Amino acid sequence: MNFLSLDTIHHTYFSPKTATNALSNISFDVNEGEFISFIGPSGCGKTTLLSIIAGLIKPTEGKVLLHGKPVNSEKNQMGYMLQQDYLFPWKTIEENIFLGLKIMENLTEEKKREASNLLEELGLSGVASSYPRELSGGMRQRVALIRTLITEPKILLLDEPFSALDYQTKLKLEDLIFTTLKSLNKTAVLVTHDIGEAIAMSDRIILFASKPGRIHRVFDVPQVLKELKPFTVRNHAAYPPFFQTIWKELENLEPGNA
Ligand SMILES: Nc1ncnc2c1ncn2[C@@H]1O[C@H](COP(=O)(O)OP(=O)(O)OP(=O)(O)O)[C@@H](O)[C@H]1O
Repeated sequence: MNFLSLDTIHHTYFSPKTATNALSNISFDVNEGEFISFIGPSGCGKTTLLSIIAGLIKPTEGKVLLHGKPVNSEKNQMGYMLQQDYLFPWKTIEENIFLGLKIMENLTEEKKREASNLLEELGLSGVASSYPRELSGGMRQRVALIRTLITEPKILLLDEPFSALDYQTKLKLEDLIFTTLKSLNKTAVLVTHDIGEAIAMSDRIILFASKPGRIHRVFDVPQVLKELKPFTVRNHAAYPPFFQTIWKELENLEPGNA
């Protein structure tokens, strides 16, 4: 049985005067532990599809199945990481990390140990009692990752989580997040506008076309690149030709070139 299955998803946004056909005929499967990226022109439905996978939007047609059963947004199966970290400024880092667990009444000693290990692994030991304003953007995104991972989501949904960061921080964070997710065998779906980031982090890249949003092409990242950490991927000889192939396809899809 497939881990995650999207079966013939269609989605239309209805308003009193208009109907926007946001997604049409989307089907694909994701294996456990796989890292998938969505790329495509603005408005091709990437965020809509991520919200559908999360169970936050019910598609007009089609199904999203996790282990063969419909996704349930109330069961905490999905963890979200967004462009903004959404940490509560009046709570300490530790309080922010434990917020979800407290709500779920699942804050155990084991969870506290796990949080402290993750803080250390992600280079944040010593900040547990600090407030978000005392941390850099990259540090806050790492805290947001821990807060998401600690609730043990089955799938991590990453909506442009690095786009508000400076380039150097972004590259470092890609490596850290990649290593952490691989060590936990976490399944992840990333929305990004950055082809390099998609290549560096993914096993598979889904390129969407717009109007209506649909799958244009699926790229398997070459095995030799999949075995490397994101930072090193960009230095490998197989990277530039693969980048060019995706770039050309994407360029043909941008408005004005269609
Ligand atoms: N709540 C909504 N109501 C009506 N139309 C919407 C709504 N949200 C998105 N849309 C429309 O659906 C289409 C897909 O939007 P979506 O935000 O999913 O695309 P995207 O690929 O994530 O875009 P971007 O790359 O610019 O973030 C667009 O035409 C958008 O205008």
